[in-house]
Amino acid sequence: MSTRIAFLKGHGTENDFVIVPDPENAIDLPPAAVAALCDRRAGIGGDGLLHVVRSAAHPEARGMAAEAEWFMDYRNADGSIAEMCGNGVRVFARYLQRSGHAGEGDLTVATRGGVKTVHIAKNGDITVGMGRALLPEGDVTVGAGERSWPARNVNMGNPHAVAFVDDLAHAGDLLTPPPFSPAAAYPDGVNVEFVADRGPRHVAMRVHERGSGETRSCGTGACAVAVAAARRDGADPAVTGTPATYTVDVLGGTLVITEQPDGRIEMTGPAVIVAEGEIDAQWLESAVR
Ligand SMILES: N[C@@H](CCC[C@H](N)C(=O)O)C(=O)O
Repeated sequence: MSTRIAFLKGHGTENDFVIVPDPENAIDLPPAAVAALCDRRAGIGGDGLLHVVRSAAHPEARGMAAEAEWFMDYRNADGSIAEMCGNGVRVFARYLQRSGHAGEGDLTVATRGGVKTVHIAKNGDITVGMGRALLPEGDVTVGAGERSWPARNVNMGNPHAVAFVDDLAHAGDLLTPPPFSPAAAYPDGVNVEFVADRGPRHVAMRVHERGSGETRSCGTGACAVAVAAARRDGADPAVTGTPATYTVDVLGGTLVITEQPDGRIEMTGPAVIVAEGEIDAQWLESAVR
């Protein structure tokens, strides 16, 4: 392996990522290496890592290679694997644009949650076709401190529990994963969103992400929140026959989410590359040992 590994750093509404371009899938990135890179003191720092691989070169993405040239091999900050990352896929597309692999307009990106369509607009914002939400039946409860709330179970490829609260401060410091029940609702853990109203079809959220802790934004979480809010508000597009658009404020900015009557969800927001550099491969090896 070369002694230096290229990386970039980027964010979408301040959900930040270490980006590791590796077209031929030649770099070994075990969970401990990802956790070391995402460490904010001893590493580069990030809520997650975007491993940029050609679909044809990755065993999990080969079947999508005819539809999407590039695979977003997404990892959480603790090194765990997740099915999908909504902010990550916008930042991934921005990287492809910056590196000349994509231009303005439409492209497709393979993810563990399937192939996503992405539109890079002239104004700089990026829109992602996030697919459809699944709404598993059953009551779910989430807690924080002394309080607990009923939550909506929404699956955006990855699992979410959405709780409407009077005040976002009631979620507390979110230093540990919010407890939830029943345990069987989320056998692989869950991302928990706490949501407060800001106006008509306008909400604000905080999130505790599985594998990353509290982050300043979560794209799949914002989609889950918009879906849950539309059901709560009697604005389910499948019932009304009209699209429902929600503005979702996150700690790091704003995302706009539209759900169509056929269930397709689109998310629009910014994506920024802030730096690029080289990782010392020897350091990375020693961090893994
Ligand atoms: N921040 C992401 C979601 C990342 C994955 C999540 N932590 C999980 O484990 O499901 C987003 O923007 O969607």
